[in-house]
Amino acid sequence: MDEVELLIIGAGSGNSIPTPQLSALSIAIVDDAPWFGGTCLNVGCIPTKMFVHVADVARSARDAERLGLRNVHIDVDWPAIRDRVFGRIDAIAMSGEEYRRSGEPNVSLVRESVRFTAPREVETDSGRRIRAERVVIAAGSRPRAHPAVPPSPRVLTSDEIMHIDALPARLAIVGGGVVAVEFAAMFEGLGVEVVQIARSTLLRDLDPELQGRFMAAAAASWEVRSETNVVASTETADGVRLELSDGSAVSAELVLVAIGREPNTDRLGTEDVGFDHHPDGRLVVDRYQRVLSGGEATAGVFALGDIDAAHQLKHVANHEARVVQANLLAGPDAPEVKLVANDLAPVPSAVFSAPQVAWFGETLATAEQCGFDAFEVLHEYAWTAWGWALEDRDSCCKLVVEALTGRLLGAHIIGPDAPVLLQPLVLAASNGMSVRGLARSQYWPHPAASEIVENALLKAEDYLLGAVT
Ligand SMILES: Cc1cc2nc3c(=O)[nH]c(=O)nc-3n(C[C@H](O)[C@H](O)[C@H](O)COP(=O)(O)OP(=O)(O)OC[C@H]3O[C@@H](n4cnc5c(N)ncnc54)[C@H](O)[C@@H]3O)c2cc1C
Ligand SMILES: NC(=O)c1ccc[n+]([C@@H]2O[C@H](COP(=O)([O-])OP(=O)(O)OC[C@H]3O[C@@H](n4cnc5c(N)ncnc54)[C@H](O)[C@@H]3O)[C@@H](O)[C@H]2O)c1
Repeated sequence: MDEVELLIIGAGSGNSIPTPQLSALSIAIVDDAPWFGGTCLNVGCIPTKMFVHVADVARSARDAERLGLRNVHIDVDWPAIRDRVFGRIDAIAMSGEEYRRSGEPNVSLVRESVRFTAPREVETDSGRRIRAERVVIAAGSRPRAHPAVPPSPRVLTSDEIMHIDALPARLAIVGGGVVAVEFAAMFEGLGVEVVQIARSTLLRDLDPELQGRFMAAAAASWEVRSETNVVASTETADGVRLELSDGSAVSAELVLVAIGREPNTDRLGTEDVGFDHHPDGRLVVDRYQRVLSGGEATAGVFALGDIDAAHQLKHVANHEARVVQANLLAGPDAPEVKLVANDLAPVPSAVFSAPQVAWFGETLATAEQCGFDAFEVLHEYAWTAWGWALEDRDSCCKLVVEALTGRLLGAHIIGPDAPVLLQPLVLAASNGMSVRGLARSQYWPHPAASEIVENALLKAEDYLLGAVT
């Protein structure tokens, strides 16, 4: 039995826990992925956005005629694009692994799968047992399998599709969520014919106005089969044929299945040792990120990231890692008053599709369902000078505001740079600021895109003053 003071399961966001501040502890990190550094670095946020940027550049070139640029021509060299992306990422992952293997005397790296045998004890696939004083469960999530579309060399998930040898002529994407729409835009931007199959609408949780605009934009760029699902799939000589529940069929050279991600709790056997779980399989944690067993904090066991979080987002995993690290530093016997609570709100989301979308908080409908007396204002990009420069017709910023206090309850942006434009609104909402005076209390560089947000805030203020209804 190996004994350590701290066991970290998962080297994604968990890998940020061992810093020099924890150098007095003996630490074991276990991870079983074929890559090092977790989902975000290797098969998630970072490579996808590197490809999305290339697709955006290609799309801009195709769109150039609209702005009076003639004869712009591009050739897509997929192997060069792919190798540039992974040339950068793989080097970072490999040096990160090397550092964890040999960089610090107090840290050891175990490259195996583990299962819990007791709340602070695990066994690896090869039978090695590790007992720890404290445990951090950061084992993330994995792509959900589709019952009617089994994996094959032509049916891939987000873990594999970025490594393909050649672009397919036609790609079918099953799913209507974030991964699906980001890959749809990415491959469409690179010239692939894309057909997306969604059992409801695309990005179904968006504000309805933005959702309508997103659906219209997507349908103008790639084929969208919504409100239908795959009921059977067959491999053909040159691809895959998908039978859909509406009676139609889709054929494609390659299929991407992107229908959500399952927390890895089943692979860890966390139910066997009595930890509490949400109905979707995530671990239940308290506000200090301590894992609960029978509703009570389990001594010395913390979780972070996709394995417990309601939002499967890297910025959420990073914040939870900071909370866990602070609570580890507080010491094994620290009383609750000495612990740091995870109480950051609201959580922003950003979708890097075409168009981009970013939002946080309530829509008008959900605000009213929560009992708020709320109103919304909308500002089109096209009403600002930057919107004229972009020749934009479809993008907007919407704010949902509490009438009594002027507090921002939600913000929803669709269009170029939506994630960046959202951030001043996240700042205001996170600090409970009223929209009253917010726009007028600072300069907004003219004619930058941020004027879209400034004008939305001015409109909300006018609404509060009764000048607009
Ligand atoms: C295609 C894609 C794009 C994304 N884009 C974004 C984005 O733009 N922005 C954003 O905020 N989020 C994005 N995400 C989500 C983001 O990647 C995740 O929320 C984040 O990486 C979760 O980090 P984590 O540390 O919880 O888990 P991970 O990084 O997945 O780390 C968990 C590790 O634990 C290991 N593990 C699991 N079980 C065991 C076991 N039994 N034994 C040993 N090791 C085990 C796994 O191998 C893995 O390496 C994206 C996700 C995907 C799939
Ligand atoms: N830009 C970003 O921040 C970003 C990018 C990619 C992924 N992510 C994170 O990764 C997570 C996973 O993304 P995702 O797109 O796989 O999941 P998702 O939860 O966003 O979407 C899942 C989609 O699959 C559909 N679906 C679920 N089960 C199905 C079934 N049996 N048959 C057909 N359709 C089914 C759902 O209706 C939904 O449209 C997201 O929750 C997101 O937080 C974030």
